[in-house]
Amino acid sequence: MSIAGEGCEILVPFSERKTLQEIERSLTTTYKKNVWGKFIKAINDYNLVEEGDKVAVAISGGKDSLILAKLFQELKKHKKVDFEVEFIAMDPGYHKEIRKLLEENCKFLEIPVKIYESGIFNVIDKIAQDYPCYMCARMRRGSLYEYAQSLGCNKLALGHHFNDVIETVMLNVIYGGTFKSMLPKLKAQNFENMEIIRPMYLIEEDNIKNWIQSAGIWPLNCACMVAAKKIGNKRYEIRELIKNLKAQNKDVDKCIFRSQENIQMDSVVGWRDKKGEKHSYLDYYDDDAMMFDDPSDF
Ligand SMILES: Nc1ncnc2c1ncn2[C@@H]1O[C@H](COP(=O)(O)OP(=O)(O)OP(=O)(O)O)[C@@H](O)[C@H]1O
Repeated sequence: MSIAGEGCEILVPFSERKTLQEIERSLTTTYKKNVWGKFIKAINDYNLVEEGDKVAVAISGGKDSLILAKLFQELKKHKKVDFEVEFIAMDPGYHKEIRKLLEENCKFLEIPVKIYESGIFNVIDKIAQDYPCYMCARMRRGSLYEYAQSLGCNKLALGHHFNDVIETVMLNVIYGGTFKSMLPKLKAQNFENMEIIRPMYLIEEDNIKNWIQSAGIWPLNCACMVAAKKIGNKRYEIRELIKNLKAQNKDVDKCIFRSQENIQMDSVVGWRDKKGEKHSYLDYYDDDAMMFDDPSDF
């Protein structure tokens, strides 16, 4: 097994490492509008953190989950909502240098992380030869839920951000032939009283990159030891596509994001309901309560 695959971006710090105090302060000063403000907005708009919650912040050691952990520590200082927080990291069988980087970054950033071993890489490497990512993601999710629950948590916070959301929408349209998004909050299927939350839903990735690079921190970039060079990375392809489209229309990303909260049900040909049953607009064609609209400009 080898570390890293193609398409992994290495984020090189812009300068020497800043002090912890400077790094923490920057979240509510330099990054007040584009990071902190959007974090708070998502928490309020989607009801992500509520009184009495115990949130497990899932840390992989990458830039996204490191900033997420710092945002939660900041939120706790503000004491607007009474909640508890745990920081958890699952070691799926990382290379020892990667594990060291994760530990050192958490130590420097004063994130009291609880690291546990799952051995997932070994299992995946044996049973999912060609497409390991899907199974790995499922096993990872289950393992994190289980550990979070064992600590008495009712929510699992993940580091997905605005760009993950729009890439998911585009991936589903272009490769899945369906319109599906990533949700800001979701009930766990097999774990009672457990929800996933995505508090960075509105934060654009460039701001996260900027924060970590200005802080002078080397985050964990590509820690996968299974998929490395085995598969083409479709997400990477979509990222490039959106970047190219943005060169012609700078608001493309915002439009993709808006499309998933602004679906016009009177102009949709077919959909599946929660039970997976298919519906056609023709089934409702003579229903007076349903008026269908023609958005074409003929
Ligand atoms: N080994 C792990 N332990 C704990 N949490 C994890 C782990 N791997 C992933 N996560 C959580 O799942 C989220 C999405 O995982 P993904 O592999 O897509 O990471 P990412 O988008 O590169 O984010 P990051 O920069 O945090 O690694 C992470 O932000 C983190 O919250």
